[in-house]
Amino acid sequence: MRLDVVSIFPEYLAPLRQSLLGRAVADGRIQLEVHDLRRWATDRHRSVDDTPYGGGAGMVMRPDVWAAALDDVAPAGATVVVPTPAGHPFSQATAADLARREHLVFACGRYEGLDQRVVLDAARRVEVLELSIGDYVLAGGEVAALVVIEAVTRLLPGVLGNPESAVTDSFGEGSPGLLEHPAYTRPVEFRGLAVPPVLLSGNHAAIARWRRDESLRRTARRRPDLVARLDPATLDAADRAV
Ligand SMILES: NC(=S)c1ccno1
Repeated sequence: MRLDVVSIFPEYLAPLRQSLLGRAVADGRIQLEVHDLRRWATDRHRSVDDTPYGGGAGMVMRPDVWAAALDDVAPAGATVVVPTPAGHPFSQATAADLARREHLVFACGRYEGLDQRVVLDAARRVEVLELSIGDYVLAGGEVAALVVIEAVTRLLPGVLGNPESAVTDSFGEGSPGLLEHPAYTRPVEFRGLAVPPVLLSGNHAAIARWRRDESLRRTARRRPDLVARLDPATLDAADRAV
């Protein structure tokens, strides 16, 4: 997979060269390039924004600068991702879908966002996805791009230390639509708090049942919206008894 990120704060994307993803970039399994949007600015002040038509607070990012950047960075076949609070909700399913792409280009806006014609123009030749990582507003798209990139690249073969995690994590393939069960490690007692005895039993069937029950309980308590979306066909009698 190739990743390109365009931003007026390229240094914001430095975390992409750390940890597991950084190792995949260093050994060439993932190609990563971060671009300073001001490279495509045309005036001596290297302006990238202007006042909004129709008035209102804030500034809008200029279409000429962004279009020139995407013309260079997003060739045919690329998928352009524009993080925005007005985007389609980003989910684990979206991450799995994006993980099958060959080339992702992240357009990180600032201020009041990109002139909409940047999206409309790019969509004439490449796939453009406006995505939101949540119902809140950030100072720009960079942090959201980091979130999406991590969620996507951890699904790529050879990037995660333990590929099983991609299955057992919350929202993973192994437990679609359920939150992950609680996890424990040594010591067996910590500050008066004990590890649930079933986890020490060696009874793998009982452990699997406990974990499934805990996932169902946690999801019911914290995310009743997810419970409402569960496919009843995926619930067995023991699930229904939780
Ligand atoms: N919620 C998202 S994705 C966002 C981007 C910029 N500000 O908020």
